[in-house]
Amino acid sequence: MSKDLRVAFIGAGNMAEAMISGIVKTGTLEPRQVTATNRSNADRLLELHNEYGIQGIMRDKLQLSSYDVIFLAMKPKDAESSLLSIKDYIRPDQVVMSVLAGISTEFMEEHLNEGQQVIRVMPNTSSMLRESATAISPGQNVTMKNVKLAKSLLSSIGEVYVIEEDQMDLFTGIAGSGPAYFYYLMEHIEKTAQENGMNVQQARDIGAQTILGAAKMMIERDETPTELRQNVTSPNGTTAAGLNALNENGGGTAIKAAIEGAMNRSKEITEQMAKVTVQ
Ligand SMILES: NC(=O)C1=CN([C@@H]2O[C@H](COP(=O)(O)OP(=O)(O)OC[C@H]3O[C@@H](n4cnc5c(N)ncnc54)[C@H](O)[C@@H]3O)[C@@H](O)[C@H]2O)C=CC1
Ligand SMILES: O=C(O)[C@@H]1CCC=N1
Repeated sequence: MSKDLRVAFIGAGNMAEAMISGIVKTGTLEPRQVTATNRSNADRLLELHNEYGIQGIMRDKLQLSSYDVIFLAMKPKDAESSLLSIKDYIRPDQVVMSVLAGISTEFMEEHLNEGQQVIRVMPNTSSMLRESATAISPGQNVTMKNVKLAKSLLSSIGEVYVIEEDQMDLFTGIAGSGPAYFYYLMEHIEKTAQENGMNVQQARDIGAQTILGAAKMMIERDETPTELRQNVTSPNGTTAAGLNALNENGGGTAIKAAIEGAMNRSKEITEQMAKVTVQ
């Protein structure tokens, strides 16, 4: 990665921090190449500076023209005002990469000047440990050079998938929101273990190792999840009893509902934002 590349994050919350952590700790960019900004929370910017060595600059002091990549990392409801606030201060050769759920490349392009390069990105918070599953969908004006830049920059926070934008809501339901489903699973593992006499920390270690092991099996072994599941399941054994209980209690239905719930909310954000008038 070029030592001259400069990246700004507008929005300095959980997702920005997870990405900054991955990008800086891998040495992909030096801390001096990264700036984070927010509307008014100077303490938060200082915290990020102290933790990662990056620059924290208040939004009104940020010189947008100095950055090659501008990440938008605020809440989707703030997308319109943020896009309009950067519109006339960026050049066509700069690329805007948005991680905002439900904000389409079309919406970004409509709210920026004609020809502006934009890329829609959906990472997840495992970026912090460089284990994100991140999707990108390039807008219509973006150059191949900047798509390559996005891929190599984002590969420092995990795996990168270039997908059609019409799959982005589904991707968000699976991967953007996905870590939360596993944390929720873990909360229930801990609760059940505790109710049955195991201490929480031990249950957490055991549960996390079990999830990690299963994830690695799916990534590294040439077997389908169904085959892997069958290998665990002895006839009339403990797993069969567990899986029966999962099915009887709507486990599969609940997983489908979670993914589709998140996917539909992403679509709903896109629809709500489409009603916003371009000024
Ligand atoms: N948290 C997650 O797991 C993921 C979040 N995202 C997306 O990332 C975005 C941010 O999410 P979080 O970091 O969780 O939220 P957060 O609430 O932790 O952070 C939002 C940040 O944006 C700042 N902000 C708001 N309006 C601003 C403006 N106009 N100018 C500058 N800064 C502004 C806030 O001060 C705050 O620092 C959302 O759009 C979300 O859809 C995407 C993938 C995963
Ligand atoms: O909950 C949200 O809306 C964001 C987008 C994906 C994960 N967190």
